[in-house]
Amino acid sequence: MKFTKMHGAGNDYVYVNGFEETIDNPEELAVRVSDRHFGIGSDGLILILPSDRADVRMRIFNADGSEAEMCGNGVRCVAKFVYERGLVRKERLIIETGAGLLPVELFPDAGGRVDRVRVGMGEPRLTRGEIPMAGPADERAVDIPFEVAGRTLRATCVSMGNPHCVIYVDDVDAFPVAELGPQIERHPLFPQRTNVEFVQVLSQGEVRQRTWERGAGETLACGTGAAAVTVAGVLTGRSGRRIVNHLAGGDLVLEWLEAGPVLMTGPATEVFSGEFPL
Ligand SMILES: N[C@H](CCC[C@H](N)C(=O)O)C(=O)O
Repeated sequence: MKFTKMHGAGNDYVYVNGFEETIDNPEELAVRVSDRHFGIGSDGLILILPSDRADVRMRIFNADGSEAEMCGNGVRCVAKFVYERGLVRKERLIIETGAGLLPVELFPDAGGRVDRVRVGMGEPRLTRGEIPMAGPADERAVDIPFEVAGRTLRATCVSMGNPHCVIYVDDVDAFPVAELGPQIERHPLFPQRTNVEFVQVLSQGEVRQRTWERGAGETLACGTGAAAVTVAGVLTGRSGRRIVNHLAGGDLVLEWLEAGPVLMTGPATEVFSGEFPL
């Protein structure tokens, strides 16, 4: 199987061109390729597929084999992949994801190379029923207290098609992400588990985020998580509608438009291509 390794701000995936390859068991393949010792090494597997509803379709599988609805860093790399290889030679395209049909804008250089992509991430879903999380289905969860590992934390929960639990901390470097991340990911509040974002506010327009991802562990960046953090900042008054999010692997620029969708602009990088035995 031919593959291409790409990353968005350090959130790295193995990409397979589904226009040329057929993958029968993506859940199992995701686990194999993601292994950083016995496989290729990645946060998961992304399939680039034909679509009868959009220019291209993306399916994303976490390193544990679970399929997710959406991947913000991944969708930027999918756009780069299809443009540079001439599969979809358009600077504005629509990508079909589990979170809906998303508009994407590319900024190719004179040589047709794409390093930066803007994604319309769609509107946040804010009710417990949509996230999903326990509690009254039509209620929001903004700065709510909850118990984990004997501590009381406060969370703001947002879905961008996939679930996010946003927690504000004073010092994101010092926070025990590896200890608390997995316990929050699997907290009984979240019937489909959740991604967890730990956020330190630097100013109204700047935050630092660390991420414990559902099905992948701590990653260097999370695009849907950064979108959820943008929304949580506005809902809690901690940051503005337009922010620069400094993640471990790079920066993302985000804006939650009054009209509803969240825009995210960030890097898309190709590392290498290769062959992997199925
Ligand atoms: N772990 C996520 C999927 C990957 C999302 C993230 N890598 C992004 O850039 O949005 C989930 O299970 O919902």
